[in-house]
Amino acid sequence: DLEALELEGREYIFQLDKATGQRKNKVGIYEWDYYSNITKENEEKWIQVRIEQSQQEKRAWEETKMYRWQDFQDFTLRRMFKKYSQLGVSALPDEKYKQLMQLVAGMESNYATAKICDYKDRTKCNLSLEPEITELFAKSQDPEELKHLWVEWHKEAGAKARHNFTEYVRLYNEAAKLNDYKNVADWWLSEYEVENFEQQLAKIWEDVKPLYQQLHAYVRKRLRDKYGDHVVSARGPIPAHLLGNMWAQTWSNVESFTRPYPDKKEIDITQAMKDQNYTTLKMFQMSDEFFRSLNLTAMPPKFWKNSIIEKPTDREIVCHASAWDFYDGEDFRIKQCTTIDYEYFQTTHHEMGHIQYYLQYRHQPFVFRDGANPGFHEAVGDTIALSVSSPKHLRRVGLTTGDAEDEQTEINQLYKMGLDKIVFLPFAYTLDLFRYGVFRGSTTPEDYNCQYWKLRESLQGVEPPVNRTEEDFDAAAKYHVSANVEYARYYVSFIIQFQFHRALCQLAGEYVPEDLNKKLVDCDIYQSVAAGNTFANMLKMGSSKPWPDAMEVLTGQRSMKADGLLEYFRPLYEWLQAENQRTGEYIGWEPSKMQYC
Ligand SMILES: C=C(C[SeH])C(=O)N1CCC[C@H]1C(=O)O
Ligand SMILES: [Zn+2]
Repeated sequence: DLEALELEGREYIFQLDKATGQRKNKVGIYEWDYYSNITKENEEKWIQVRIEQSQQEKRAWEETKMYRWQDFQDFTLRRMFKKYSQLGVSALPDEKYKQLMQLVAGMESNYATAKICDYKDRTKCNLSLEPEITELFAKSQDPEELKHLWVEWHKEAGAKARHNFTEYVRLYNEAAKLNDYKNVADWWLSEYEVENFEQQLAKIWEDVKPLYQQLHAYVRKRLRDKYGDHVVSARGPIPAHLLGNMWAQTWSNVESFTRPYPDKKEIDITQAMKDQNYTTLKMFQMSDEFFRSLNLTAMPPKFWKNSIIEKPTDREIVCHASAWDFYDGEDFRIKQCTTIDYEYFQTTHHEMGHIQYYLQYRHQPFVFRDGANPGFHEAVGDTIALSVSSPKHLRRVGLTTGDAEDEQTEINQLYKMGLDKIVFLPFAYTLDLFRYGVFRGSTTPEDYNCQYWKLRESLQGVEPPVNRTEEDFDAAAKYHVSANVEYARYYVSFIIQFQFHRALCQLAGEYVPEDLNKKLVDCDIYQSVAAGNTFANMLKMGSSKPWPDAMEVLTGQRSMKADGLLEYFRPLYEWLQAENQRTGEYIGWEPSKMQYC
């Protein structure tokens, strides 16, 4: 009878789940060894162990299919079977599976080990992305030097990955079809478990685009003031190499010379940390202390023992920051090449947010040890960082001595936050709109670069510093394209983190709508156990329920909406509209004069 079958099914799936946890632990150890010491030998060992695991997964998958789990009464049991009934890339035949992993490992190691020559000293050709190129790009205000760094990096990290990428698309799409998806784009979108998710992404962009265009117009004017109108045009896209970041994804490095009220005291976290002899370890300890102040979980001993928080000098590693769950309830690690600056101050909180999520859901079945959707996992640390980077909190921890908020200081603060959070949205949206087109075949290898720049110009209003051809492949010069990491998760995160932040601030009594003494921009939830406990209730769920249920626990809302972000930035939006009106700045951009199609 059904009762007995369901009982048998429960026995089976929990045994499979336990075995899966052990498998993930083993693969994680080999993957860590490769990412933290890039050698051919470590790559081969990692690929070999993943092939073994995929064979075991395939056998388990055959067995799982035999259960009539769709008829089971228990929701959780059905959800576990549903997740285990999707095999993933292991559905590929061994040879193709191995080939796909070699292609991705090849792109990833090319990116991690790419070197370029310095602009001033052409004999110095050992510059890595981290820390050298990143620091030069953040500091230089010489358009020619920035152009050199941009062109050389896109050649080494982008163009060189074009062949592997083309093959990877073909094989990855084969895996998608074996999982009953038309292509990888539909597979990636299915992770968000709602029918019209792609339309939701488009709706979000419509909601935030007016704010972005105002900010874009203001920044273009300030860059034109600085570099002259032969470098920055009055009505065209902004040249992508002048924005302080290799991919123009956040513009906080131009904040110091473009801020609305330059004579107001500037909060310079980088300088403050250097003045106070901050170490990389102290940055992590401060972040851990913030989470503990909310009654969340402390980093366990193995975290401090096994993490890599500085770039080693004796070997090549994947420097791109990452957080790791080894699925044994004790071993959680971060690997990042920390430098003492504002950006890594943010990144440290971002990665610690991943670890906190792992800690909160570590009692779930292994198959539910995941974000409610991929965007949730990216939003945890950033949500905390919204409180940490508030002037109120920075004063509390002595990273600024700034006077209390006045109107102009508040605009400066919102502007600084907007250069990270508003600017990032069209970049993130573009990266996966591009890849959806590639996986669907509407973008072919012959026009990869043309399509990439068409999207970047039309949504982000940026243009390449030099003409581009199909010899180039600029998309792969971004880590996530070379490393096969889906990117819509960050677009989602930068929206929902403001829904989370607003809810936490209300729970902490830090934000009361219409109360000028309790403004969202001043909110710091530090030490609020009430906020922390509710946050934990959402995080503990992992992916055991559809994400609207998780979001509702914290925010009372069941959908992703831009209203949190728009409420947070409203004073800035009004100021930008008035300012662009005053200067007569053209809003939006005319077609670029650069050749790239
Ligand atoms: C810090 C990480 C590792 Se999950 C990251 O890739 N982020 C964090 C924000 C956006 C995105 C990026 O750097 O492109
Ligand atoms: Zn992340």
